[in-house]
Amino acid sequence: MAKAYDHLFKLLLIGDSGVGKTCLIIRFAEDNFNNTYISTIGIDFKIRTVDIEGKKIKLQVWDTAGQERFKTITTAYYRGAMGIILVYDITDEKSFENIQNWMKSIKENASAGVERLLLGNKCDMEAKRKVQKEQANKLAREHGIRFFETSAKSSMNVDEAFSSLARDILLKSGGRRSGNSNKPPSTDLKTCDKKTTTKCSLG
Ligand SMILES: Nc1nc2c(ncn2[C@@H]2O[C@H](COP(=O)(O)OP(=O)(O)OP(=O)(O)O)[C@@H](O)[C@H]2O)c(=O)[nH]1
Repeated sequence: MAKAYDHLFKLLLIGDSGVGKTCLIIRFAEDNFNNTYISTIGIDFKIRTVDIEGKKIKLQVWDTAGQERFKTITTAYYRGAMGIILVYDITDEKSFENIQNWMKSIKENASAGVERLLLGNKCDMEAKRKVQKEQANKLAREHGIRFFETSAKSSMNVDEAFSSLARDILLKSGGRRSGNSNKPPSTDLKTCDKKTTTKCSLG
């Protein structure tokens, strides 16, 4: 039987407890949202296949528990991820400050060359905003990664964020494809870590 997809990309969401990681995944995979908060225990995943650059990309999106007590379990999953999404809550300054620690955790536990993406979630709660967009833009620039403000509640930028990460992984691994792509490398590929070469295993 023919494969239902061209590539399988494993993505991982990390960030403080309560920032909305589970909700972002549910919005992306099932187009649903629930206000009830049930903290993730350990790790879980959902799947959605998207079309990017004419390729069917199956995204296996892993959800990690933000609570410190699950750290040993969750960091064990970093290594298999081709893309890691760092999430903070725009209404919670501490969750933004902690992004530096999550970055450190990626450095210590993930594969070299993993694609990263920064998300400021709950942007529907403008009245309670504590983290300015410019602060996050600056942080993202410092790390050479892309940044989006999202809302799992309103669905703002959710598809765009996941697709953008998938596209970056696809482009970065372009050299390992069949070679029939006539697309030049994107000039705004800010997510490439210049020091490392990617080791994505596709399919
Ligand atoms: N207003 C608003 N609320 C949100 C949004 N995303 C999530 N929430 C709420 O924030 C709470 C926490 O969401 P979760 O997705 O469970 O958070 P989490 O990051 O997975 O938390 P852990 O599993 O503990 O790591 C829930 O009450 C959600 O309804 C959003 O975009 N806007």
